[in-house]
Amino acid sequence: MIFAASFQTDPWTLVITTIAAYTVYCVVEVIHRVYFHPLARFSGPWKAKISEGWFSDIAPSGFAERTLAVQHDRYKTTALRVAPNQLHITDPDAYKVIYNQTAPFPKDADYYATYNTPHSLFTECDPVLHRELRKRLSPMFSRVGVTKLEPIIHEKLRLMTEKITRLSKNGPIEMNYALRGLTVDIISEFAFGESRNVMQSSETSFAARFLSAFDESIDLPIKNYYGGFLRRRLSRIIPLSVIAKIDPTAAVLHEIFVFAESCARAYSAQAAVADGATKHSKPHPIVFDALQGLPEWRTRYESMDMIVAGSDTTAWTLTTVLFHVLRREGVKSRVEEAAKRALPDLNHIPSYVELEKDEYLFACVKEALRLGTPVPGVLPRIVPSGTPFQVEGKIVPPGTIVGMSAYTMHLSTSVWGPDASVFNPDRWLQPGAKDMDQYFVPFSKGTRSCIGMNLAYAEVIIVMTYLFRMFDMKLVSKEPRVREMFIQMPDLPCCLVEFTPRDIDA
Ligand code: HEM
Repeated sequence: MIFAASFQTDPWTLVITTIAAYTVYCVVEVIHRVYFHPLARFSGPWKAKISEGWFSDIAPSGFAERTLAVQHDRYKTTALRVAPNQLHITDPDAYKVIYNQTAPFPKDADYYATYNTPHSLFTECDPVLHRELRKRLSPMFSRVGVTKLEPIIHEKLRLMTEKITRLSKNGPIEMNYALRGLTVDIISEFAFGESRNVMQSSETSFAARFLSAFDESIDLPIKNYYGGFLRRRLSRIIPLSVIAKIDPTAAVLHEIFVFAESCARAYSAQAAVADGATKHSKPHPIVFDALQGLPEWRTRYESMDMIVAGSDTTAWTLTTVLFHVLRREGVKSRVEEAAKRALPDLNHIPSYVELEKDEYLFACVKEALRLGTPVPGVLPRIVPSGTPFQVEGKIVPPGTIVGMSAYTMHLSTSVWGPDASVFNPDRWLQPGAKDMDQYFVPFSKGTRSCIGMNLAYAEVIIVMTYLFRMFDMKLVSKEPRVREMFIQMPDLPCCLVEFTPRDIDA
């Protein structure tokens, strides 16, 4: 009674008591996180041990993996504590445990939710639901499935090279834009049954509003995830259509959603006429075929993810091939010779299964995937309960967020030797090169590895061979600055190339 009365008469006491209690709570929490937390034995920056702020600052800042590599060196550890409950791991042998084929660590739901495509193959975190969806889609992406998509690649490639031939008279061409336009046009035709026709956006260059707008919106998921608890939650609740009204970058993503929606509707209408069967006028399968029976919103999200996952990643691999091959005269002449052998007649493009038999061409593609690492950053997973997970002899408790990156795997000198950061296709032709595949993770590994791997290989080897066969190319730009935004985002100019069409009959 007396206690209640004193609060009524003295509100300041209540305020001061609350502040004091909160301060004590914070101090106790900090002491707990630094000294008594299950991750207390792992090294890392002091700020990272007590708050998510440290990682949130570096993640969207440019190239987080490079900053993290410095910190690993500084603390001499392969398991860096980057947040109170998160480890960044660089021990190459831990990769096969985390990204495992039979019992992989589940994806971090909070992270994948920021992509705003719930229950898509990419974002689904429930292993059972993921397995069902993957089973539906896998046949399309198998080696046999991909050969059915090759006519799309050929058609778009011919459109690109016609435009290159026309534009090359005016000077060098920014190939990063050309290749991104190409891969968006291929994948949208495959995903939606309707090409986005990005390559046709401008008469005078390969620049396109779709691409520049995409550049601006690509860091949205990273900003949402690392922008603090409130932003993370709000980004999941507020529909993209609403955010698009106030944020121009979100508006672009929303535009792609609307495009996907109209394609999904057109497809459903057609499928209804055809009595639910996968009958459409396209000579190739489209992603919607495999998703029949699912609600329309799911087919839309799935196709959206295919566009995002399957365009810039492949374009960056192609850009890396051009950039590195054109910078090395010895490599360039070997690639030109190989292209001439593999593609004697430009009117008849061999299947990618045939092309990849050329060891040197295939070695160049693998080396571009290793050094270029289109998805360089950490892929966050949650340590499951059950079998204890250990790094550096220390137990990592269940529930911890752990992640590894292709960047650290691909540049590890302990794995690749002192020339790890050099473009050297010959490393793939040495005896024992097959053993290196366990550390080669551009598409990640295990059940959550990239479903589009065969399609990506097909696009890269076909386009690369065709370009080196058709043109004499000269690189006229320097190495670009690149940002890591889940994928690699280069500043322009990135890969400016002068083209001279070859006299093929010569
Ligand atoms: C060189 C090109 C490519 C690279 C390097 C690449 C890389 C990756 C990586 C690293 C992952 C795992 C992501 C994670 O765990 O968060 C992934 C997943 C995925 N990729 Fe790719 N990708 C490429 C091309 C493609 C293409 C062409 C498509 C589709 C058309 C595609 C569709 C997907 C999908 C749907 C997933 C999620 C798979 C699942 O969780 O089951 N990717 N990719």
